[in-house]
Amino acid sequence: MPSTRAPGTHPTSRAAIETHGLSKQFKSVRAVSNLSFSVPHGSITGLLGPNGSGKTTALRMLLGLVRPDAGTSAVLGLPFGAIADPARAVGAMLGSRGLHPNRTASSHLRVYASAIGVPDDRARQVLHRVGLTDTADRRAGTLSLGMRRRLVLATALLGDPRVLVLDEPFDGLDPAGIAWLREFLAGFTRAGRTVLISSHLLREVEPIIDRLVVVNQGVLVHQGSMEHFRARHRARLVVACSDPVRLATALAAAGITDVRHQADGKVAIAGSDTTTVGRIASSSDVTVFGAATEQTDLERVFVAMTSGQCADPGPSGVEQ
Ligand SMILES: Nc1ncnc2c1ncn2[C@@H]1O[C@H](COP(=O)(O)OP(=O)(O)OP(=O)(O)O)[C@@H](O)[C@H]1O
Repeated sequence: MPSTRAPGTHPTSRAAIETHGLSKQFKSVRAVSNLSFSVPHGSITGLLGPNGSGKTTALRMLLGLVRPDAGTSAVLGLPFGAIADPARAVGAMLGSRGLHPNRTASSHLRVYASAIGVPDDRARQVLHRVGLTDTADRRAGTLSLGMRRRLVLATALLGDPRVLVLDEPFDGLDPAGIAWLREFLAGFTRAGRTVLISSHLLREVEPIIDRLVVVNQGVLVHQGSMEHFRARHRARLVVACSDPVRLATALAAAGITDVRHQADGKVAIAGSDTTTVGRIASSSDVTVFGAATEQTDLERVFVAMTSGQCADPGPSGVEQ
């Protein structure tokens, strides 16, 4: 069986990407501070944070483009600089600046193919993979933003990498482009590969990520699975009743323990439904005046987290 391992990497490492204590200061700006996070093999992990929160700097340190003041990082078990054949290990998409405006899409790809030692035919394959076959002979300067993004993605795919690192890849894409990229990335990881994707909007990446790493002002404020994040902030049944404490006690006795007492006297209950709560209330002589289901807007939770208002990010803000 052919090896799927990129040369010079350690695919048995626990995570596809790991950073430990990464820090970077630009003059008076502390861009990244003691940042440690991990990206499991086969995951799509979102690196999320508002503008200027240090996402690009963190990715650039990971890829050996910026030297950290402190800390270490590894891709497939090795520091980026120690990977023997980096283009086969990791493909990166950090903006569209590497495109020469007068060079056609296919000649751009052939230049990069030659630089990393893959056959010219690979250029045609990756153009097809990103849906740019008909654009092969157009100059990069004449391409739309969405097409340029696809071309940069095609460049990242030339080495058939195990890991993709994408900085704000949805920026400027139209809805069709967003849907296409989401589908592409889901397919990429279905083949067991890994994606780290940065964004300042949770809703942009929420449908596809299975793990999130949230940074604010260069500092980690949360990391964990989307499953855990959704469960923590799942929809709640908000109940107005005659005796909130008695209702909470009765619910707990029935195994419903995710119950919060709100400032307005109502009780917010997760993991149950109106019928069950009504039955438990009635059997413990509590009168229910009204009940309504409240959906959680995860984007609002994320914004609160990154503006320091999150009441409940977890015990240390970190869930492994
Ligand atoms: N080369 C540099 N020289 C000086 N300051 C820099 C440099 N690169 C980044 N910074 C600063 O570091 C901070 C973090 O920037 P960074 O680009 O990493 O954030 P970001 O989260 O990627 O932001 P955005 O979402 O706007 O792209 C910002 O204050 C930025 O101005």
